[in-house]
Amino acid sequence: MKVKETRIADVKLIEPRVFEDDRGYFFEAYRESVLADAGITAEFVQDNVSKSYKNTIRGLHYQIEKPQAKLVQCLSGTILDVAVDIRQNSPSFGQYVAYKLSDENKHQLYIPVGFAHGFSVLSDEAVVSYKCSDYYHKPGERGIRWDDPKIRVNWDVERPLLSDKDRTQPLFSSINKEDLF
Ligand SMILES: Cc1cn([C@H]2C[C@H](O)[C@@H](COP(=O)(O)OP(=O)(O)O[C@H]3O[C@@H](C)C(=O)[C@@H](O)[C@H]3O)O2)c(=O)[nH]c1=O
Repeated sequence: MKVKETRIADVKLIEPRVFEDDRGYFFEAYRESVLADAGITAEFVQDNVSKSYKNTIRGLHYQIEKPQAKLVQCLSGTILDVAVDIRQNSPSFGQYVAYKLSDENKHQLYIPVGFAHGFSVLSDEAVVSYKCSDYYHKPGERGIRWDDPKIRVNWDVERPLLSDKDRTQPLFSSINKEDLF
């Protein structure tokens, strides 16, 4: 398992070591000690799984109360996973990183607290699984518009399939300081 830096150093790309044989493959999907050596000390308390169809965009989401670090993988299909830095004192405030995660490359993205998260679905369907470092807390849920003109995420999908909630998320520039990190 390799842990690599990304353009925003606190976001890490994890590349598990995959063992293939006649039966199929095996890999360690989570190994606390390797992540800890790379500075990832989040304690995960909730695992989420979602299935989505092609062109779905889920995001951009975060919790301002009970903020969550996330460790994201795609068990089936291909997604573009996106992390937007919303830490006001960060040199990369408002910037994002995006990585393709798939059942082929088996890569994972570690997204610390202080980021908004979202993904688009590039394959016919995608099953995404992610660990969270705090529990879902509906009153603390916040979001940013997927097509925010300042953040300008290139989601690589046409005619996105969105939830009602995500269609009407606020623009980044309209979010109060208290609702960012
Ligand atoms: C996220 C979540 C949702 N739910 C419920 C609320 C709702 O009725 C239903 C669907 O929720 P949503 O529409 O918010 O699901 P979704 O749009 O997939 O939300 C997720 O998006 C990705 C990008 C994230 O980063 C996650 O943290 C989460 O915000 O599931 C839970 O019970 N627990 C949870 O942890």
